Amino acid sequence: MGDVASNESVLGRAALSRARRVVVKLGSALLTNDGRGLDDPAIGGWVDQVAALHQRGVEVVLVSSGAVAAGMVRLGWQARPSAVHELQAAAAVGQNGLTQCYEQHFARHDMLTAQILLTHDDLSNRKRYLNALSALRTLVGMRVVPVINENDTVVTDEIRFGDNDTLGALVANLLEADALLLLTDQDGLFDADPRHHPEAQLISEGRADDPRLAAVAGSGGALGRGGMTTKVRAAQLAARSGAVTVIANGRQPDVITRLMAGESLGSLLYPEQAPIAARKRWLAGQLQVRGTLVLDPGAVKVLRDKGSSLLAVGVRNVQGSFKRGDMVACVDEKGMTVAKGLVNYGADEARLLAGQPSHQIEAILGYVEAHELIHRDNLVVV
Ligand SMILES: Nc1ncnc2c1ncn2[C@@H]1O[C@H](COP(=O)(O)OP(=O)(O)O)[C@@H](O)[C@H]1O
Ligand SMILES: N[C@@H](CCC(=O)OP(=O)(O)O)C(=O)O
Repeated sequence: MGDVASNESVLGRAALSRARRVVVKLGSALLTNDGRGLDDPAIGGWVDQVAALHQRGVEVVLVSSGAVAAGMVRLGWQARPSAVHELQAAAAVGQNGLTQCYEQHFARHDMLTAQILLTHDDLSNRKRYLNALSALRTLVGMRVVPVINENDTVVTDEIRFGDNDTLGALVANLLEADALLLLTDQDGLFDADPRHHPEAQLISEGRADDPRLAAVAGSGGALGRGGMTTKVRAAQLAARSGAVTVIANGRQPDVITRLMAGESLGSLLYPEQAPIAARKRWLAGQLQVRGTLVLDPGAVKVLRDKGSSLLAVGVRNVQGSFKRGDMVACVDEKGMTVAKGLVNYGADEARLLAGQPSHQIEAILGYVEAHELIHRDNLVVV
């Protein structure tokens, strides 16, 4: 379905072999040994592959489901409960087992993991978005593997629908990952649900926003429930920031390694636009501008010529009232817009910091949220 056309070289399988940052999502249907609890040896196998990628310098962030299913086994429950509070209880019990399991396997490779529990709301709230971003960036920079799941204790919709695919895509947007791998219990997206239609054909490639893909995607099985509907939607979300998505069978031997070598497995859903253009458009379209930073000529030059982060020292004047995480415009002294970006400090703090070197931030504010006023990854030069 769909043709790969001219996007193939930039956004197709070859993009995976060049990827530097990848989000790997392991679904409930895959992780839990048909409902018999966490499949520990299989998790060990995925961890080995992630460790090998890590060794090659690829940054990997895991999004792992399985808390509810693992908790059900620990609590001796035979069937997935339908009451939300019981699902939440099972998730809370199971999340411990999940964390332990990853920690033990990564420890075999002398690698540290970090548990991060997020909700979709965390990623749409500007301040918490930036907080999550800086924590994740710091972890990845320290070569720690974040293992993310939904914070099931405080959500109801997500746990009812069993959808970590969306979370995987939002994390791919957040980190501007090159690829999102959705590993599940089927070989990929078929033209009909293969559980009910054994003759269904695998769709090996398509454009993420092709409406025909959404039309063939159905819901999931008893454990994970988002099915292919949420996976195709996740691919569309991931495409906003230029990431390619692959839906593949986690049970295939060495699946992560082979996908990352560019092998044609599963269903590849690629974005319409090349990554850089897609990311800039995504960031630029994010929000209304809430304030203005007037830059000195030196800052204008480094932003334009080098794509550097904006430091407080290059800011002459701060206008408007904005909060940390809001979008602000950066203008030159004639008022021409130079860039737009997500600001790390609110307007009051930014006024205190304007013109000051970064090493003074702690002395001025009593804390350091970030060394730059706007990080270059959150800045679009216009
Ligand atoms: N067109 C389709 N192609 C493949 N699988 C489909 C399709 N439509 C529905 N499904 C179902 O989606 C399930 C995978 O989704 P889900 O159970 O939510 O997995 P996970 O827990 O890995 O997210 C498959 O087992 C399959 O029954
Ligand atoms: N967050 C929950 C449910 C998430 C879930 O099952 O999602 P999915 O793997 O996309 O079907 C858990 O860890 O069990």
